[in-house]
Amino acid sequence: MSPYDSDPAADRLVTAAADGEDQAVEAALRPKQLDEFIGQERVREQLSLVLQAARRRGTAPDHVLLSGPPGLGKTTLSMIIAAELGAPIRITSGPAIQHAGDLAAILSSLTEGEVLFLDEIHRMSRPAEEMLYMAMEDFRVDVIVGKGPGATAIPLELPPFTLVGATTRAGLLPPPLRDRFGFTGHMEFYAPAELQRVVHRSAALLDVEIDPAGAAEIAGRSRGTPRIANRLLRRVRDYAQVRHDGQVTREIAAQALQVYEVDARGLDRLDRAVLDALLRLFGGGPVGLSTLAVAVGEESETVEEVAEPFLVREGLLARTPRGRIATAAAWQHLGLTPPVQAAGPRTSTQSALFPDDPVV
Ligand SMILES: Nc1ncnc2c1ncn2[C@@H]1O[C@H](COP(=O)(O)OP(=O)(O)OP(=O)(O)O)[C@@H](O)[C@H]1O
Repeated sequence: MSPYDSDPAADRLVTAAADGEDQAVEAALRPKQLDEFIGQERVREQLSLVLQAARRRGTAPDHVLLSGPPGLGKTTLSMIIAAELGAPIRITSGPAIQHAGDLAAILSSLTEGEVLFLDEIHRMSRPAEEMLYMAMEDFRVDVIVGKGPGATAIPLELPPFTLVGATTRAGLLPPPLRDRFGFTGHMEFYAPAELQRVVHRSAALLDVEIDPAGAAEIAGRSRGTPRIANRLLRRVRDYAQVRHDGQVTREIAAQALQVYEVDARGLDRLDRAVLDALLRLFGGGPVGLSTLAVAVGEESETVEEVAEPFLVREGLLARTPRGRIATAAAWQHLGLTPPVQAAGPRTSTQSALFPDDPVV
């Protein structure tokens, strides 16, 4: 059985989803104020204006939607919003709200000005979503009492509150819901220099001695994601403390992450297995997804959903109608030489992927 069988991404050091250990330590590492929050300059500036204006007017700010991949700081930002407003925060998620009644119970217990953080808002049930429209716009919900023809709607006034919705899939939100947010912040992957600052900050909080080159080494392998940076830092700390004197330098970080099979670009064993098969067995492709999956001994879904998105994002692999193709960067990354092109006109895909190759 493959190690990825149950939850394909569960045991990966480089998954952006939170694991149990992350949840336990993340609270301590979360920035508490907007000016402690690293990167995401545009979202931070825009949000700061929204919050300052609301504070000046003495009203609850518009509802906020935060969109972007996991682990980039949406939950952290929602907590900062509440802290900046001096308001309490209630945290729940779309999958936890399956019935409109679940949402009514939460909404009716909110206090004035409270922040409601609704993670994975795109996964709420339809009836709950419809109830949320009215709550967001009019601070009112209709609670349905009874069933069938005798059912009656009892209007319930709500105190003004601020909804902070988070989603990894803004495109999946129905337009009526999206339109009810006054501000939408799109979170981007972090630049290596920003992640280096995240690593430094977390190292200080965890009491780990690290030099700038050590932090840069971890940052470069963190796939643009603070959650991964913090997780890799903890594994490097283990290595530094067990095998050395606890100090983290570039060399120690690189050695540690080699033990954990996370390479210089942030690829792990599965990512490299996919690339390796694509290059060595299929000459760089094109090869069909299912053939590639068999070659690495994984399910097609695992290859497609777990490994490929990062490989595509990194420009190492391309999905084309004829199958998966490795790019020039993939050959370079694995230190292999691409086969000599057969004579004949290059396809447009080849030209796009290997712009520097001599035309034969
Ligand atoms: N800008 C940042 N500066 C410093 N640390 C950050 C930043 N963004 C995120 N982190 C750290 O990364 C971890 C993950 O962040 P968070 O839980 O807010 O991500 P998320 O986008 O809500 O993820 P998910 O979508 O999985 O809920 C936190 O421990 C937090 O400390």
